[in-house]
Amino acid sequence: MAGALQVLKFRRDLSTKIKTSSTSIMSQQEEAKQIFMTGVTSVLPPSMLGRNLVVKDNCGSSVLQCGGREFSLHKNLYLVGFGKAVLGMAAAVEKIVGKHLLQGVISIPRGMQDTMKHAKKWEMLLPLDSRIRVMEGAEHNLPDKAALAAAREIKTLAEKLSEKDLLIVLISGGGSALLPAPVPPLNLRDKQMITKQLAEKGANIHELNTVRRALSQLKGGGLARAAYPAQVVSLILSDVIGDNLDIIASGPTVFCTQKKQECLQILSKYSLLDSVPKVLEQALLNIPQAPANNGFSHVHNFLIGSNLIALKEAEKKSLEVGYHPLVLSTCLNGDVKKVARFFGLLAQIVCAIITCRPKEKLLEQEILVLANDLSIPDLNISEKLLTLRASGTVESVCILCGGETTVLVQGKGKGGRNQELALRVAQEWHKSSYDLKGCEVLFLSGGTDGQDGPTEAAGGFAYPSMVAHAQENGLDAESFLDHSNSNTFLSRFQDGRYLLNTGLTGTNVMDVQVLLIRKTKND
Ligand SMILES: Nc1ncnc2c1ncn2[C@@H]1O[C@H](COP(=O)(O)OP(=O)(O)OP(=O)(O)O)[C@@H](O)[C@H]1O
Ligand SMILES: O=C(O)[C@H](O)CO
Repeated sequence: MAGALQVLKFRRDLSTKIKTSSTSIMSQQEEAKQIFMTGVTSVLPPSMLGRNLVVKDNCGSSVLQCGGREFSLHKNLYLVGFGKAVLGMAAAVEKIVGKHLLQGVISIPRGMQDTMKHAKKWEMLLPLDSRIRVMEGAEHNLPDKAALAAAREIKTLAEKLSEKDLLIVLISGGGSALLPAPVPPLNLRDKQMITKQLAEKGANIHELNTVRRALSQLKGGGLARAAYPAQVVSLILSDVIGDNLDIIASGPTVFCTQKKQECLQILSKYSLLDSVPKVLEQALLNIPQAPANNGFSHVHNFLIGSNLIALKEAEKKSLEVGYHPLVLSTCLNGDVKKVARFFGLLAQIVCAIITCRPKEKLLEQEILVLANDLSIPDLNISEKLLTLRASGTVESVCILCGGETTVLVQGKGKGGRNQELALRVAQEWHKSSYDLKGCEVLFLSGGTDGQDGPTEAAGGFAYPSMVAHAQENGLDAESFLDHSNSNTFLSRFQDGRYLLNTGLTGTNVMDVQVLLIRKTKND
């Protein structure tokens, strides 16, 4: 009888423990999502443009204020734009400048307006009486005839402007494919072929866009030259690591030199010099000579949205919900498996610090080697851990990171780099002998555009016993990962509770990771 009572008590205790732990996972999940969404909201078009663009009307004269400068408005304002987030950016600008805008053309991905209508994102759409013409193209992020037509319209508009005019240029990720203007005698097909070959050989976005810049009439400062002598105010949303303005959408308003040599070096690095179209050499000779830098004094480039801006807002939110924030890096990149190990280790190191366990010397060494291996430039991990250790009283930590990992897709599964990273972090905690005792830990990885790879989800969540819980339900994380099938795993596990669903957001500043570690209350 006593034995039976004991078993009953054990079961009751166990079920209370599981309930408590699942309640704490859910509350951390909610906190992580709030922190992530605060970051995303700060780089949505209405907030970004609201912060950066102001019109002051005073006694019949009006000025546009932007980046600490003023531009006078007198029936002289035009707008062009290209990129995945440009529809919402154009809508926000038109709301701010109103009747001052005379004419505009934007080039955006095919289907974007319908997508925004279905998502009921009315603030991302232009009004029916808008002065901005919308042209859709570049299906699957590849330059096509529709994008070529849009690029021509944009060029024509820019070229007709005089020194009295002011041209606002809206730029966001995806802009390269939406603004093709091949240098003759290259044609669109040649351009498509070169871009595709480079991408397939594994060229990174810096290399890809260096070549694109060299082969385009509008990229690499070409659009700013076309608009000369009009004043150009370029408002840029960064989707690249490092926020280099000459790389984002291949820098159509950014001064750039040395095109030919760099382009040849990259093609040679990927052994493509012999397989690219023969007309390429001729095109390289036809590249317009860049004027001296002061030839760009009519251009004002402003970075108005970036991963860092999102992380800074997320940082404020994490403080508000009771965490000590640590912004680690906006340049997180590299193989998703190594990045997963990095977050796995970090959770344990931080957990040891906040529960006052002895220093995890070996793990700290390993994480330094990993960070070095991943060559993340702005990651000063030793110093950050030292500060955390020195603070002594911290019991809840929120680590924030941003960037873009690389996934080697294998098999025919459905997934994205954020869902894959979340599942791999969970797998790390499961398979290795991690000691997270005394801590509640939750990880989130999400794409700020709201779409992770070719899936409906924005990303995923992970917690330490997730893989064990899934196993109890017959789901083996490892075999899903072997087939790049993270989305299917997360959809099946607990009815998709650990998928991050936001819907399309209308912005894109790469991916964001949130790692929450807090000391368990009753420990
Ligand atoms: N089954 C899969 N599992 C994991 N990752 C995948 C899978 N299929 C595609 N991906 C990844 O998804 C990415 C492409 O998706 P997505 O369009 O969101 O990224 P992107 O090209 O960086 O565009 P954006 O900047 O708009 O996010 C690629 O990095 C690819 O490796
Ligand atoms: O359009 C592009 O070139 C990429 O999205 C990087 O900005």
